[in-house]
Amino acid sequence: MPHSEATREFAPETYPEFPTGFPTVELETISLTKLLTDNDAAEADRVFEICKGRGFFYLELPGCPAGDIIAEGANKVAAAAEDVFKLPLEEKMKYHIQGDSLDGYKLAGETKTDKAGTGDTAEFFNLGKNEMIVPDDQMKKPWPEVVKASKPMFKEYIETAHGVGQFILGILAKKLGVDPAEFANRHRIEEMSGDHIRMTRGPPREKEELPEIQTPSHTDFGTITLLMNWLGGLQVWSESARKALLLNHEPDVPVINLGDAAVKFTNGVLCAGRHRVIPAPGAQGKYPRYSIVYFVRPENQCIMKQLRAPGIPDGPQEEKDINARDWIKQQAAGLGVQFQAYKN
Ligand SMILES: O=C(O)CCC(=O)C(=O)O
Ligand SMILES: [Fe+2]
Repeated sequence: MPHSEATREFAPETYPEFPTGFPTVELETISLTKLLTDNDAAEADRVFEICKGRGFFYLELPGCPAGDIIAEGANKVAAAAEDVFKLPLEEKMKYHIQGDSLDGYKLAGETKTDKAGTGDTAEFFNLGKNEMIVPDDQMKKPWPEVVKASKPMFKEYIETAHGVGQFILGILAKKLGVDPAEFANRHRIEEMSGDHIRMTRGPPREKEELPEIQTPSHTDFGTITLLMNWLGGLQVWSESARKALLLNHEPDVPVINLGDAAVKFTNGVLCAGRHRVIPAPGAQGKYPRYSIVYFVRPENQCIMKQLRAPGIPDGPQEEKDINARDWIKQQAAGLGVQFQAYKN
């Protein structure tokens, strides 16, 4: 059952503004309407340039139906996330992420953030795309009642976020001289893939000094990610500063970033930015931090090879074929060794 308004902890209307006084990384803003509705060539050029560089940008949503669905949908998904995270631990543990599955619950502390073994502080609940978009009788896994009750809403959010991701990949394909169908056919929504909505909750900040690692340094494994959060705390790697810096956070504006699969398909032409999450800085840090992420990933059976195209330099032939499912597992297994590269 939804909780009464008074007890809601996901309450974006009450959050203070992102504080001044912290060094930040400025991201460029791309208009979804210019891309989707106006077919704006200059905006498409900017997307390509950004994706060859930092690989992170803000996506301005208002002005088109897909933008409205993402803006409203992310708020609804976060409200549902609160209902999920408020379930008793014993109930959440019934859905604990197990084996090869990405679906379900991850406890805070399960991921190590440094060599000393310090645990992360974020709880996740992952909602697999292939579970949420199929009729109830085709679902393969058990889900909490609060998830089942909101399934049509999750489905709409998934379809829209996936469509926006596909559209941006189509723009990048054209710029690279790749037939857009080559990208589209590696990310068909109805095919099995590791795509999911990740609902995240991080506790309030304990100390004033940064960081307190909520989610350790990583690049996303998939192709493209759409990320919504309402409080600061996302840090991206700044090459010039040689450390991770906070984004100049803007509420209600999602961040788009590329992942490792986009780098692989383009032999390094496109870039996946490294990032991590800390509790929000300053007065924002008093609030638990929710984020709603949608990961567009290659289909499980997709062979992870670079595409051959005029805009992609030829690398050596891959020694053996590996499909996306195994490749992502391999990327995940390598995560631990990257922490040393991080300073706050
Ligand atoms: O919570 C955030 O703002 C980012 C989360 C993230 O990077 C991830 O889940 O991959
Ligand atoms: Fe990420």
